[in-house]
Amino acid sequence: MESVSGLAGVSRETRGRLETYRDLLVKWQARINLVAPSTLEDAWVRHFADSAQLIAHAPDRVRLWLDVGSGAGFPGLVAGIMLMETHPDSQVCLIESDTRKCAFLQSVVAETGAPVKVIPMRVEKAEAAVAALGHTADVISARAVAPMPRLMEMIAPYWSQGCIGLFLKGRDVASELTEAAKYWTIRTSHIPSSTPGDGVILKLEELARVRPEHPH
Ligand SMILES: C[S@@+](CC[C@H](N)C(=O)[O-])C[C@H]1O[C@@H](n2cnc3c(N)ncnc32)[C@H](O)[C@@H]1O
Repeated sequence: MESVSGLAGVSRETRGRLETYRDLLVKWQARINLVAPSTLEDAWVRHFADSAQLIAHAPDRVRLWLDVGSGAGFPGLVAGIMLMETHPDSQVCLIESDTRKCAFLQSVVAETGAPVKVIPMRVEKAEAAVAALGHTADVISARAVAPMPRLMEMIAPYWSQGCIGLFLKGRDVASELTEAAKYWTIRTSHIPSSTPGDGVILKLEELARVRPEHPH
C-alpha cells in the first residue's frame, strides 16, 4: 500500500486505520452495494489512493471538511482518517442520503476513531445539521455525485469566503464548467489525478452566483 501514490509515507497508525476501513468495506459489500463490485479488488488505488491524493491540496488549517454524497466514504472518510495525522484539529462531515451507506460509514468511524460526523440526509436538507457543527467549511469535496452545474447548487449553501472545493472529476469537466459559468462566477484550476485514468482534481476557489438557479 505504501507504494500507492497518495498513500505513500503514511504512518503505521494511519495505515492500520485504512486497512480496518478496507476490511469493513469488503465485509459490508457482501450485504449492500457500496462500490462497483469490479472495483473492489483494486480498491487501494481506485478508492483509497484516489481519495487520499486530495490531502496534498488541503489548506494548512482545516476546521471543517465537508464531503457531499459520500457513498462508501470516498473521498471524505479517507480524508477524515488521513487528517488525523496531518491536521489533528480537523473535523470531517459526510453528508449521504442513503441510510444503509450511512450505517456502514458509522461502523468505520466507530472502528477507527476518526473525527467524522455522518449526516444521513440529502444535502439540500442538511444546512441546520452542518451549522450545528459550529464552523463553516474550509474544504468541500465530492466524487461522482453530480455534474458541476448541479453540484454547485448543492454546495452553494455551505460555501463561504476562503472555502475551497476539491472535486474528483472525469473527462467531461470542461463542458460542465462551461455550462456552470452561465450561472456562476467561478475560479478553478485542474490538477491531473495521480491515479490511473483520465481523471482530474478540480480545485474551486471562487463561487458566486450570477444568475438564478440552474434548471436541473
Ligand atoms: C455514485 S455515488 C458516489 C459515492 C462516493 N462519493 C464515491 O465516489 O464512491 C453518489 C452518492 O451520492 C449520494 N447522493 C446523491 N444525491 C445526494 C444528495 N442530494 N444528498 C446527499 N447524498 C446524495 C448517493 O446516495 C450516492 O451514495
